[in-house]
Amino acid sequence: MKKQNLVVVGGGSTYTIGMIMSLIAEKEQFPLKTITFYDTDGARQEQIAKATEIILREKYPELESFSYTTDKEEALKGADFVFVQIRTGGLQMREKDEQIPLRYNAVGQETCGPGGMAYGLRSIGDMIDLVKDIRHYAPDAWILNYTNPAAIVAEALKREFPNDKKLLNICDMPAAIMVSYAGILGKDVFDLVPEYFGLNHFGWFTGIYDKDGNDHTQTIKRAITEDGFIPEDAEIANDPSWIKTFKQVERMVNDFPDYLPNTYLQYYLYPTEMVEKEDPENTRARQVINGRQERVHALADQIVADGTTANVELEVDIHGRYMIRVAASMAYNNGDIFIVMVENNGTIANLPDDAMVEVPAMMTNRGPKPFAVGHIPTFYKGLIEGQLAYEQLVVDAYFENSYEKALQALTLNRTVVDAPVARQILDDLIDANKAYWPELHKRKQEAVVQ
Ligand SMILES: NC(=O)c1ccc[n+]([C@@H]2O[C@H](COP(=O)([O-])OP(=O)(O)OC[C@H]3O[C@@H](n4cnc5c(N)ncnc54)[C@H](O)[C@@H]3O)[C@@H](O)[C@H]2O)c1
Ligand SMILES: O=P(O)(O)OC[C@H]1O[C@H](O[C@H]2[C@H](O)[C@@H](O)[C@@H](O)O[C@@H]2CO)[C@H](O)[C@@H](O)[C@@H]1O
Ligand SMILES: [Mn+2]
Repeated sequence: MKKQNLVVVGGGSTYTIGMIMSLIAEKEQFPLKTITFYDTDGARQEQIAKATEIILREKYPELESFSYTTDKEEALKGADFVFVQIRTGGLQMREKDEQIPLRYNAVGQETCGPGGMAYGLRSIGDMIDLVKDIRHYAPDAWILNYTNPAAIVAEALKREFPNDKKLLNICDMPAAIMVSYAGILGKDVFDLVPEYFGLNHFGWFTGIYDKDGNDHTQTIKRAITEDGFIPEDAEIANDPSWIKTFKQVERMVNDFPDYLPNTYLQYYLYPTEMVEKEDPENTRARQVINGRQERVHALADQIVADGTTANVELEVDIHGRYMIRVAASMAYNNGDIFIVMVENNGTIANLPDDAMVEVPAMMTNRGPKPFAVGHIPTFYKGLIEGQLAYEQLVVDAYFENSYEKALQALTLNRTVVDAPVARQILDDLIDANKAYWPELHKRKQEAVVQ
């Protein structure tokens, strides 16, 4: 097996140490020659990289080299795979994305509703620049992007790089949900085969099978409605916010029993209640700053202070393992089936060809080969079409510098609906995002012809 040269863009991310542990756990499936971190924030990256050096020295001695840099050329030259996990504006801006809509009783969330639009309009420019740079220095590298909001980023990258066949957008949420299904069934998550359709953070499992073809869908539905549903992946199993989110799955299955929902649908199906439950002073961003970020930084500092990992507990989670299994399937043409984002082109028969949809695909060295979903029922089609139009309008707003398109996007989103509210939220978001967003222009009023 050829050993891969991997670059992680966003080396300072709170997910990096988990990713490193996953690379160690998956070294047989995805053997590496080199790992390089790249980040625009040298100090943030260094804190994580210093600990990573020690982890790798102890647990991946066969790795030829590990390095970290803020120089794009140095990082990217010779890359076979580039994993992209950046957050333009940082968790500080995520907090604003979540707080501003709440002022107007609209959902405040990282990737859903107005917060997702704000984050999208920040991410697109940086992502386009990055992909251009990657293609300049590593024209043949596979790019695995999971920078959020992945749906909006995927739509923008498809428009900017229509012929790039080695650019893949992925999300770990379906896999994290499948870890809980695997728990119910007493199986390994990678032994399950999903049937699924939708958009990123907006989809449904229509079936869960094992590799022998046995159908476990009804067993899972029954278990969820009778016993409830809990997160089981190590990273989120004990997190009160994720426990509440997984509990909502039981309710969604009771309300809409056709399929098994992605957890993110709670924001679109129960927006009023989601707002009522929020404390603007302690939204998810604040919880992550005081929780995951603090925990990861303390862990890194302890490893560096001790000069060893002997005194810390390091866990492998589905986030890293999923990205790595997808990468391995493309590197070695394994043909494994994973849920990823692809351009529709008939996969979901009654949705537009140009939609970026999230569906199961066989992952090959020629990229994802999605399986036909067929026609989807009216309720799901209607929900998806509204959300898809919102996502496309956000990307239109970016490329056309259009205030109206952004206003249309928010008005269309199920978490907002009311046009005057959409306008107030948009104006506040513009104010908060001056350093990041493209300028959005209002169209000059044309003279009314009598
Ligand atoms: N798709 C998914 O399912 C999924 C799952 C988990 C995390 N994520 C995403 O991963 C990203 C990282 O999340 P986090 O909470 O660890 O954020 P973070 O802020 O801790 O890490 C992001 C890192 O990227 C760096 N960065 C920012 N802009 C950059 C640029 N232009 N070039 C290079 N580096 C840059 C930052 O300095 C930071 O170190 C986010 O976009 C998050 O939404 C996606
Ligand atoms: O609120 P956060 O920052 O904790 O989570 C936001 C992200 O949530 C999903 O990722 C989960 C993932 O599903 C799970 O396996 C584990 O690794 O935790 C992650 C969150 O901590 C979602 O898919 C991402 O897009 C979100 O960014
Ligand atoms: Mn996701």
